[in-house]
Amino acid sequence: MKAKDGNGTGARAHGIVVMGVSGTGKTTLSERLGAQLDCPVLEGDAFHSAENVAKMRTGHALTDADRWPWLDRLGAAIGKTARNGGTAIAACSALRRVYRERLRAAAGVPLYFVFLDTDAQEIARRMNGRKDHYMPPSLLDSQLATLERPTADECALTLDAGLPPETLAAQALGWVKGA
Ligand SMILES: Nc1ncnc2c1ncn2[C@@H]1O[C@H](COP(=O)(O)OP(=O)(O)OP(=O)(O)O)[C@@H](O)[C@H]1O
Ligand SMILES: O=C(O)[C@H](O)[C@@H](O)[C@H](O)[C@H](O)CO
Repeated sequence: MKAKDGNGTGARAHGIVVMGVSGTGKTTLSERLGAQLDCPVLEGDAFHSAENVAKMRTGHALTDADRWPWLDRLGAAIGKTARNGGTAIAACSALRRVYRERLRAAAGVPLYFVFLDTDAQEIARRMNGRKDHYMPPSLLDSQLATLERPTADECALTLDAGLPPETLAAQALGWVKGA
């Protein structure tokens, strides 16, 4: 299943989802991948309802029930975008296995998950360094408690989020092209 499309990442429409808890660098890596592959990038944060954003802004963690419609919307958009152009990149926390399964079902195209993992201290440092984001650092503990790291059967690559973005992009692209 390795035939190539225009940008060399596979014959069939597919999505690359950069996942991980808030502040690990999903948006940063997604934008870099989108620029390198010359393909569209979907920002998962933009698919949240106003109610979800208000909840997080006021320091309340989302529940599964809050997340299902968001995952369905984002997954459908990944599928639609990929079917138009071959590859779609998305930044999405996708913290639990069932969330990743939900995204796959809604997308209807194969999804490659790139999981950004690093220690809580570094994530807190990054979250505290942002001044213009709705997500308060106080929600980091609940993000980490909800996280289910992807397992070997999930078509997922775990990367050390402490590495520079250009190294992460090279590792992610090398994996997707060879998968
Ligand atoms: N590889 C990296 N090395 C050092 N700093 C990084 C790296 N990637 C991102 N950052 C910085 O960390 C902060 C969080 O990055 P970013 O917004 O991309 O994370 P995110 O996972 O998309 O966050 P959220 O899910 O909360 O939107 C930003 O200030 C960004 O510049
Ligand atoms: O599932 C979740 O709890 C949410 O998607 C959060 O992770 C944030 O939306 C995102 O990371 C922005 O900080």
